[in-house]
Amino acid sequence: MGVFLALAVAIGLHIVLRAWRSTWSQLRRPPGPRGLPIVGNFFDIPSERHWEGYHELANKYGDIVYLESFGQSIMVLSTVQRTKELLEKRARIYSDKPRSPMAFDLMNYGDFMGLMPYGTLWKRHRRAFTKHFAPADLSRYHPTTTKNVRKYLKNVANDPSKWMGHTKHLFSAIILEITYGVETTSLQDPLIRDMTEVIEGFSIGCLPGRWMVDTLPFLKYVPDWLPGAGFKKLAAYYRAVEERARNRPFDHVMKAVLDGTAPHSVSSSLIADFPDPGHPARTEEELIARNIAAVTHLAGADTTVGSALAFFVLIALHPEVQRKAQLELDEVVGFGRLPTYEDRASLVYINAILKESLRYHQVTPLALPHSTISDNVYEGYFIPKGTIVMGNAWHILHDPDIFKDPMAFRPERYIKDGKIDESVLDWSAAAFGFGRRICPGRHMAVETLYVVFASTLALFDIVAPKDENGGPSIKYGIADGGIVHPEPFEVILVPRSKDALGVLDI
Ligand code: HEM
Repeated sequence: MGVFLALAVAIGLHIVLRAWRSTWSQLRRPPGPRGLPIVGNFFDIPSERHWEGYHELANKYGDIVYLESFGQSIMVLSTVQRTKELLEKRARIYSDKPRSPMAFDLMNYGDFMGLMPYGTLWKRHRRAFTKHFAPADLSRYHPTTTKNVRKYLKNVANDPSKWMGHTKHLFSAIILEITYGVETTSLQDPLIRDMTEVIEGFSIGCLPGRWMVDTLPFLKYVPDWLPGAGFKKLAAYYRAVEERARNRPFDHVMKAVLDGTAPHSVSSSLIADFPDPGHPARTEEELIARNIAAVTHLAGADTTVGSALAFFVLIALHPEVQRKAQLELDEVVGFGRLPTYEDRASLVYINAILKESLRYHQVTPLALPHSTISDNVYEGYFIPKGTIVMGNAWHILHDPDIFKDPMAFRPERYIKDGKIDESVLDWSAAAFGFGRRICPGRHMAVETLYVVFASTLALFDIVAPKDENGGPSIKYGIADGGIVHPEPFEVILVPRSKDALGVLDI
């Protein structure tokens, strides 16, 4: 009884204090829906298909929308001008990350760079990551990617009905080989299974507003046996999976480095740079290295899979786009070899497809939330410290004032006079996040997607199954989730000709 009373008093005090804090400043807040007493805009925050809800809020209130839920302020920026002015030009204030008690304290996901507080430790992670994935150095990974893409094409050719499983495996296979030097053969590999669960935990644990403990942080101290404390059990489960996913492959490489049997990889090269055991910096360097390797797999596999799946369904639904792409491939690459990284500059239409796919389907439609490190005033609006700030990527890349008929899949919008029209807004404006926290793996992601799209189209027709009227029996839809994939669909991969598959030596 005493526990419940203490809990009720603590909840009451917490709500009153937050509400008081949020009203102390009389400066106006940006526009947004009027809130209710105490709960504020709790019921206005989209809890499902959040990109649709924030798109509607932007249409109704404009390109800067402000909400407050139990005293937690949230701001949504829906034009490039706003994201540039705040997330880029005021990056010193707008590059922190929300401290979600669920994700940080209970699940231990705070060691993943994308959720890490802005500061010295994050900067050291970012520097270490960039050393391995800077655009100028990516060619060192081309042989690994090319080898895995060839294997993938062979697998699809031998067993086209499993094309989706092969596609999902491909991106993890590339990342795991680059990061740990480990070769995998299927989605059932324990390293992939662990990371799939970590990603599932990410979707469950890291969505702003989903958990009461994020609004009332003291709830993290409630005893596990208390009714309603199931979130603690859930968090403990994902904490254990996260630790395994981070340490198991890295420990394997550490051992192989000591044995002298480790193939070259990002991890082996991070380990080679470690100070000697006993050095005061050793523990931290090791933590950074483990985190860098794990975040590469966490952030790099499922995101690219989502983008690739969107490409398959969109291409199947647009055979005229597919025909044009294949004509270009036949003309530029010819027959008897696969498209290479070097061909990319000449494959204008393929590049336009890549841009249009990344515009059309957002795997992170609101990027990842940032947070303000201090109070600040913008155009007369007061933005409190700790405000969660989201760039509305889906809205920006579907703005009809910028993209005529935004729901049409039309790669031609990116082409002028036979060349890519660099003046048209593309993925770089929003699809990979913003400012100092922008995705540092984006160049790697885009060039990997290029090589997969070009190689698949060179060898296969991607065909939509037909309904009874002869039209496609599938449609493009967006499934709900943290990392957003298209809704389930099926396509048929048909080899363009027996000769075309000759390049795979099968
Ligand atoms: C289509 C593929 C991808 C998409 C759409 C994507 C999107 C994003 C987004 C939206 C963020 C958060 C940015 C922000 O906070 O403003 C992010 C962060 C990050 N991404 Fe990606 N990403 C992709 C692929 C990759 C790949 C392949 C890697 C690794 C090679 C990677 C590594 C990272 C890392 C390390 C961060 C954390 C950055 C930080 O907080 O400083 N991502 N990504």
